[in-house]
Order: sequence, then structure tokens, then C-alpha cells
Amino acid sequence: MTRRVVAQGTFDLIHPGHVHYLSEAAAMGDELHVIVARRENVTHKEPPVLPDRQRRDVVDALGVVTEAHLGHREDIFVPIERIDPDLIVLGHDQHHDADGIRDALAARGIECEVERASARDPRYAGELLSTGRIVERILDARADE
Ligand SMILES: Cc1cc2nc3c(=O)[nH]c(=O)nc-3n(C[C@H](O)[C@H](O)[C@H](O)COP(=O)(O)O)c2cc1C
Ligand SMILES: Nc1ncnc2c1ncn2[C@@H]1O[C@H](COP(=O)(O)OP(=O)(O)OP(=O)(O)O)[C@@H](O)[C@H]1O
Repeated sequence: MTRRVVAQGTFDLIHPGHVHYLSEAAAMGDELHVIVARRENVTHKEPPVLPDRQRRDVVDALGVVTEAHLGHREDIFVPIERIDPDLIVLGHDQHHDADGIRDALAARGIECEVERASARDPRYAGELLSTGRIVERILDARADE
């Protein structure tokens, strides 16, 4: 039987940290579906620079990704019900609480495991594994010109 895995995030300005997370999630099953957060739902940090569809299309083009889906505007469990995954992999630093998600899945009668991915640290000087820090570096570099 096909084991479907879901990963999710904002994915503005793709970097090797994203590639690490998505590769690890893909290796946990046969199909990797990625839910790309809607701009209006990214409330815990600066909003993404790039539009929803552009972020979805770039993630969708990655070799480890079976399909990227734009998230629902109001209810994050609507895409989950449609994709019907066997496993949801949370990012290493995502603010979502794994037990809270397990409870919400159980309340909706969705049978699905929840695990957390590992972090990937920089491997050489200057490598940036954070969209927020890439934006900061651009702003600093431009301000110095
Ligand atoms: C199980 C799960 C399902 C999600 N589904 C949606 C969704 O349907 N729509 C959406 O806009 N965001 C969705 N999200 C993404 C969250 O909104 C997202 O974690 C956050 O806004 C982006 O933050 P991050 O890039 O720091 O992880 C989902 C997150 C989780 C954990
Ligand atoms: N260095 C990394 N190692 C492993 N996973 C990562 C890394 N960077 C990001 N991710 C994961 O990729 C997913 C999407 O990340 P997100 O779009 O929030 O990017 P980000 O670069 O972490 O953002 P920001 O630094 O602006 O908060 C999240 O689940 C996050 O945990």
C-alpha cells in the first residue's frame, strides 16, 4: 500500500534547510505531499515576500515532492482530510504542538501519525538556512552599498 506523507511550511525563498526537511519527510514514505501556508496564515513572523502560487509552484518542482498544495484559508485540516496521509512530519522548529495535532486528528476521526523532523545546520561559512536571515542579509548588503 502507498504510504503518503505530508510536510508543510511557508517555503518563501527556498534554501538547503527546506531541502533537508522535505528529503527527510519523503524518505519516510512513498509519496510526499506538501501543504504551502497561505500568506494570511503566516502570523508568527514576517509575511512571505513571494505570492502563494509562486511558493507552491517552486516546492512542487522539487524532485522529492509528489505534489505541493496551497493550504486552506480557514481550516488546516481540510487539505489533510483530502490528502488522507499516513504520516504528518512537523519541521524541527515549527510552533505546532505534536500532541495537539494528534488530538485534533483523533477528534476528526483521521488515523495519521505525527513525527518531528531533524534540523540541518550550516556546513560552510556563509551558508544561510533561514528565509528570514536571507532577507536580513539582502537588506544589510543593500544598505551598505
Ligand atoms: C498539519 C498542518 C496542516 C497545515 N495546513 C495548512 C493549511 O491548510 N493552510 C495554511 O495556510 N497553513 C497550513 N499549515 C501551515 C501553518 O499555517 C504553518 O505552520 C505556518 O503558518 C507557517 O509557518 P512555518 O513556515 O514557520 O512553518 C499547516 C500546518 C500543519 C502543521
Ligand atoms: N535548517 C533547517 N533544517 C531543517 N528544517 C528546516 C530548516 N530550515 C527550515 N526548515 C523547515 O522547513 C519548513 C518550512 O520552513 P519555513 O518556510 O518556515 O522557513 P524558514 O527558513 O525556517 O523561515 P524563517 O527562518 O524565516 O522563520 C519548516 O518546517 C522548517 O522547520
